[in-house]
This record gives sequence, structure tokens and C-alpha cells, in this order.
Amino acid sequence: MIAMDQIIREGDPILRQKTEKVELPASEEDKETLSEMLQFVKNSQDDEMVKKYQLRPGVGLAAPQIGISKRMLAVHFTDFHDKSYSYGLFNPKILSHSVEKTYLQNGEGCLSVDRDVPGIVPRYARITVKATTLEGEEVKLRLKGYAAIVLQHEIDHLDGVMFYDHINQDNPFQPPENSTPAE
Ligand SMILES: CNC(=O)c1cccc(C)c1Nc1nc(N2CCN(c3ccccc3Cl)CC2)nc(N2CSC[C@H]2C(=O)NC)n1
Ligand code: NI
Repeated sequence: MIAMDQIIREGDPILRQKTEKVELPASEEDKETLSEMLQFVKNSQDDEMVKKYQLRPGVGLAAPQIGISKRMLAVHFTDFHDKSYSYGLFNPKILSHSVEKTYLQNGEGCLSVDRDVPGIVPRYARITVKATTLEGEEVKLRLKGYAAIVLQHEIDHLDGVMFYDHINQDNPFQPPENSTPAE
């Protein structure tokens, strides 16, 4: 079971590395790892598990955050329109995105960042992601709003990008051009 002490915190160079593509079909080892990552995200949203193991809640986790520099991530959440997502994804790739942007009005948090970093994080409002699921099927996900934000945050980790890299240093709370808050 993945616990908080296995989560790599900012400052560790692995979080700034570009990850390697996963050889497909995925090995049993890579499938086991991704399955554990998905279970961790689920556990982090379960009151009992949070209390028992002092977990920080999250809706996504990328492999570099547990010290593995591979292109795989797990997400588990319900968006603001009650649509649920639960995936382990190998080699996710953003095929296309909107010009319009969106953002979380309260900013973003990250399990690898043990501090509040205030500010608006501009994200594409709509994205199309191609990936191979934990179950081995190729999917094309058309995402918008919160789901688009979460996937961009986690895919960023696979390219060594942290959420605060996107915050406007001159005016962190200035909504980006052509944007509407995710709701
Ligand atoms: C909707 N709330 C806000 O926006 C938000 C609101 C206030 C402050 C900040 C800073 C916010 N920002 C933010 N809040 C989250 N959580 C809200 C609480 N939640 C959760 C908590 C408890 C049980 C179950 C769950 Cl589900 C877990 C997820 N998550 C992310 N991010 C950025 S994208 C990846 C994702 C992530 O998993 N980070 C660890 N940002
Ligand atoms: Ni993160």
C-alpha cells in the first residue's frame, strides 16, 4: 500500500525530469504499480483510511511522485457536474486543446507540495487525451472543466512541470485572457 512517506516532495530532481514512455503491453510490474497508485488516490478520499494512515486527499497521482520516472498516472474523482472518473493511464498524450482557458478559483494543491501556493493556475478549458488504460484498452478522453484541469495537472508531472510554474508572477490572481472559472 502506498503511504504518504513514499510521496516524493518538491526539491527532489525526479519531479523535474521528463518521464519515459511505458513499454506496451504493460508489464505485470507496471500494471501492479499503476493499480497501487489508483488505490492510493481512492484511499486518500476515504475518511477511515485518511484517519488511519494520515493521508492527504487528492484526486490524481503521477508516477514521478512515488519516485518512478515513467509516463503513467492515476485519477479518481467526481467533477462538478457529478460525472465520475476513475482511471489508471499509461502514456497519456494531449492530442488537442481549446484556446479558451479555465482555472480553479481556489488555486491548485499538489501532494508533492507541502505548502500553499496561492494564485490562479491557467489551464485549457477543454482537452482531448489519448492513453492506454490499466485494463489495456486505448481510450480517447474528451475532457472539460475540473476533469480537464486534473488531467493537465497530472500530465504536467510526467513532463517535470509543477502547477505553480503556470501562475502569473506579476499578478497571481489575474484571471487569464479568454478564461472562465471551472464550476
Ligand atoms: C476543488 N477544490 C479546490 O479547487 C480547492 C479548494 C481549496 C483550496 C485548494 C488549493 C483547492 N485546489 C485543489 N483542491 C484539490 N482537492 C480538493 C479536496 N479534495 C478532497 C478532500 C477531501 C476528501 C475528498 C477530496 Cl476529493 C481533494 C482534491 N485538488 C486540487 N488539485 C489540483 S489538480 C490535482 C488536484 C489534487 O489532487 N491535488 C492534490 N486542487
Ligand atoms: Ni501534483
